[in-house]
Amino acid sequence: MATAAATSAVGVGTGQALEQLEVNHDFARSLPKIELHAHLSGSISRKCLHEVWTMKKAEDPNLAVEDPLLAIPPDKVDYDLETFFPLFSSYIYKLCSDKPSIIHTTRSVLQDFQSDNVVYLELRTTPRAIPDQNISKKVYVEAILACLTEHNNLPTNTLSAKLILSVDRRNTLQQAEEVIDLALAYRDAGIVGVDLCGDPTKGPITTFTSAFARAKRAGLKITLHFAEAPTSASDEELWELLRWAPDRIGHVIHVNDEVKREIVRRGVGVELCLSCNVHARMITGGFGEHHFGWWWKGGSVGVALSTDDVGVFCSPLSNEYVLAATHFGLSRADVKELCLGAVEIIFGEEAEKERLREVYRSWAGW
Ligand SMILES: CNc1ncnc2c1ncn2[C@@H]1O[C@H](COP(=O)(O)O)[C@@H](O)[C@H]1O
Repeated sequence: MATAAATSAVGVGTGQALEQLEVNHDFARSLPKIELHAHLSGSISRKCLHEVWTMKKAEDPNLAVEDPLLAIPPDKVDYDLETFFPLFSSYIYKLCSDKPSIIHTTRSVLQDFQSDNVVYLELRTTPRAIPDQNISKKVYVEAILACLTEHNNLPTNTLSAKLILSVDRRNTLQQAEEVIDLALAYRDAGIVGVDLCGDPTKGPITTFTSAFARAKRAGLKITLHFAEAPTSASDEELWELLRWAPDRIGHVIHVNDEVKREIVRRGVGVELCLSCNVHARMITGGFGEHHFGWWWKGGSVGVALSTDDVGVFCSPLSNEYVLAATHFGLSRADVKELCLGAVEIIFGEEAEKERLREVYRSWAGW
């Protein structure tokens, strides 16, 4: 294995081999990055939520929603799965509750990824109706897509953003079918796939088998939250999810050797979220014990380091690269290999893949 990130700093352009150059924060920040597992509502920074709260409070002094800076204190990242999921329905959705707040927060999320030098983003969100605002799920999806298009069309932006629509494990089959319908209807407007997410204690996932089969038949790409918690990692559930023929899977924590072998045999891409898994105590141990180590060297499948919910866990993608490098001894050459592997598992088209390969080939920062 190449030189660990913690070794002494050596600069770019010193003529040293890629293996010997350090993966530090400056390098990771300027590295063009690919983000494939980011939930829109979980990616909103506390600062941005605070802005929304301030605007709403000015409009309505009786607003019965606590200031985000108090409700989600700035340094708090230790949300476990029991405290994490209620954060959305009982808090964040109360702030992102109308068109202006949805547009403001989506723009802010895109800007945050752009500022961290993410060059390709597949953002995901669960279509959400807000009847008292006349917002249907269709209107919600259109509003998000409009923000993505606006961002992508600005020539100074280097980030290209696509959308994945999520089915929540709490959904009914009919609600899941609605998500698939929307994904198909807005395919040409930037939707590249569908996801299964939500509280892993909810189920059963067989409710959605026919909906995901239809998505697959129609050519939509599929990503699934996979073995995220012991309750969602029975053999029965994992083999059922694999029968849906996912193109990628996320988290991939509680998997036995047989399932791992099958994932590798099929070449399913994995989306790994170090900070989320450590802070939410979804794995035993710290960063050094994260299964990234296994997938990176033992997996031979594309691995996309991802943030999951940067608004909650507060670790931008550049920091995830530093963490991976620090705890698993990645050199700059390893990071290049990792990035090129992520290119191959994006849901975007071949032309987008070629653009990204070229970005990495020609990047002067190696
Ligand atoms: C531990 N990580 C996770 N595991 C599973 N589902 C997650 C998640 N993080 C976020 N979500 C899902 O994303 C929704 C919020 O974003 P959107 O409103 O869709 O943009 C949450 O309600 C949850 O269902």
